[in-house]
Amino acid sequence: MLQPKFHDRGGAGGDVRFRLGYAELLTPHYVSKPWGRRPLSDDPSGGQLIGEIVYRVPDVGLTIKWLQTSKPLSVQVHPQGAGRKDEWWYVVETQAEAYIDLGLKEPLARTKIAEAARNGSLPSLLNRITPVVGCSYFIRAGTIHALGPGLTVLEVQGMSDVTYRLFDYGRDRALHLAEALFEARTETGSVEVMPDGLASFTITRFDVEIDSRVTVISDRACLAIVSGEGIVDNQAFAADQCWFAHGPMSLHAKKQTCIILVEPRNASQTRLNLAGASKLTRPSRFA
Ligand SMILES: O=P(O)(O)OC[C@H]1O[C@@H](O)[C@@H](O)[C@@H](O)[C@@H]1O
Repeated sequence: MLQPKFHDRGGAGGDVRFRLGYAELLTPHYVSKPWGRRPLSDDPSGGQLIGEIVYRVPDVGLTIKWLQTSKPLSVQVHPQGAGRKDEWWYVVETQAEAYIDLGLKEPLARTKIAEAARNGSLPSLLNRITPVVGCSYFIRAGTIHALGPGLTVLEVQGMSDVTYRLFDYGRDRALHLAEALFEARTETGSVEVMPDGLASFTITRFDVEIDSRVTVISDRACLAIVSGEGIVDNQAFAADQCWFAHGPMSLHAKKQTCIILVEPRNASQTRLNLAGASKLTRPSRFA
């Protein structure tokens, strides 16, 4: 269990105690995927392709994943009903071949979607986006989508992790055509950054200047360190890590640092002091 820390304020007033927050480095779980890449630093997989580095944070009702791709993922749908899964992507790195297929180009009957899934033409019916580093995308439950190759993406979702595959480029993995067709949105929709009030979480991106300090005030949050390094709650942090934060606590950036702060929607959202907050970047237009 995570426990709050109490500190003796000392001084002339004697043993006045006040509560400080705490930060805890979360443990990653490495998931091998046929579309993955090797981890950049260590290799806990013994040579397998790692596609997902997963942090599950039940205390906050969130799952955070770093996705690293070398091939397209399955064309898939997440449920809108039971086990609803909305997800949010932040583009960390792109290679020349990178793309994201997001939503239908035209409204399509379920029978046509099924036919295209069976004959392999489904990717050509989706909006293809050229992702740009720093852009973010909200993938509303039920949207037909697939990440392409050459991407590192930070993904935020709730605790549900249900994926129904429509098409998998001939790979030897299960498809879930009936469930996917049932859950799929058949209309078109615009590319979204983060619609108001829909997701179970909120996102704020912070760019903290080298050698500056901010105070994390959030009551329950995750800090995904996209880049940089420094000290949080007297512990060293570095890029690619994910922390649980129970504010208030101080964060000192020793290098220019980019942090994605994720909070459950019902938390007291007082966040960091707002000095370094930047707006989420609008997605690029369809290619
Ligand atoms: O079914 P595959 O292709 O392995 O992809 C599954 C992955 O898809 C991504 O778009 C995300 O939704 C991940 O959370 C999910 O684990």
